[in-house]
Amino acid sequence: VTGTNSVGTGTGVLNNTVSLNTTLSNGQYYLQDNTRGKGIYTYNANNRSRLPGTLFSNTTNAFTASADKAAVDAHYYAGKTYDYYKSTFGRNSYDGNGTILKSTVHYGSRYNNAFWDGTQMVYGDGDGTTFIPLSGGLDVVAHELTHAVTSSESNLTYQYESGALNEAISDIFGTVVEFKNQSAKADYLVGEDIYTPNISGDALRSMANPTLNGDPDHYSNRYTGTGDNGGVHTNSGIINKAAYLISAGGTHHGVSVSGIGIDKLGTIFYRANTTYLTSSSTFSQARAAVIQSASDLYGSSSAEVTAVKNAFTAVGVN
Ligand SMILES: O=C(O)[C@H](CCc1ccccc1)CC1(C(=O)N[C@@H](Cc2c[nH]c3ccccc23)C(=O)O)CCCC1
Ligand SMILES: [Ca+2]
Ligand SMILES: [Zn+2]
Repeated sequence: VTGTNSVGTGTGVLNNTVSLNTTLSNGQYYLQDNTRGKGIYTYNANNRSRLPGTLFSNTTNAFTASADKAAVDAHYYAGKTYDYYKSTFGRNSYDGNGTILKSTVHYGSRYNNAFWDGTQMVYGDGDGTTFIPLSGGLDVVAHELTHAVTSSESNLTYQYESGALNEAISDIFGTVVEFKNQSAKADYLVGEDIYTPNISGDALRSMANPTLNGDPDHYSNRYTGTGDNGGVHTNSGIINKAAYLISAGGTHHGVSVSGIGIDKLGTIFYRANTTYLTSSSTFSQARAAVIQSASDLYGSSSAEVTAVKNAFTAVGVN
């Protein structure tokens, strides 16, 4: 909508309070943030599946009702993810052109998932047992928005090894953005804040130990079937484990890695995604791309390059 910039307040899925950039127009305050790129717009699907639905608005600029919580987090976390890419790499929105970031919440009925549909982010409410509203996880929001960045850059095909790379890149940046914004509770788990509210300590995936969720942490254990587009959410564990080792260090399959930290993990994978990876990249080609990225950034004989080489070797990717 056309209006004036405003700052409202909101309550998130986990009942945290945040300030929100909104737009005032004709006495209505909209979840439309004009301060980032060409805008961040957050919509309500009203538990149907038509997209994008209706732009959230009210007359108070206080988005504190139960039905607002998923929208508050989708809006706020999209902003934080935008900020990471802009401040770290100078990237203006997912395509570099400031394109509007659209999110829709309350998608479907008790929908236990979230996705990037090629033009926008979409979040289900969950059934309350397996999931609570999925936009309540910053790592999930950053995961979805990173699919958009990947589509604009390497455009890794969403199947088999290129698809698992696509998935791992989204898990990596979901985690990096979480460390940047929620340092006190950041982890190498994915979706922990919105998964199984009655069970603590679990998550959709673990980058530190993918096998906790039955996902492989070594190339010799990769899934070779056709399910889930050739195991994109399973074989991502191999690359996620390498990424964990690059950041945090450790010894895996007898190979030791000296970690270089979460920030450098992000800068190296960002350069790989924007400069060397292509739509058909394999795990082996990703090893070369990430080594080259680290070399470009830190030098060919740097500790960062050594960490990358050892991490990929540790997960059996050569
Ligand atoms: O972005 C993605 O990779 C996932 C998108 C899945 C999707 C793709 C196409 C149409 C609809 C949904 C969504 C997320 C995901 O990893 N989903 C996994 C795990 C999962 C979530 N809900 C599920 C329900 C049933 C089975 C698996 C799942 C999947 O879809 O496999 C990412 C972070 C959290 C949710
Ligand atoms: Ca996490
Ligand atoms: Zn994904």
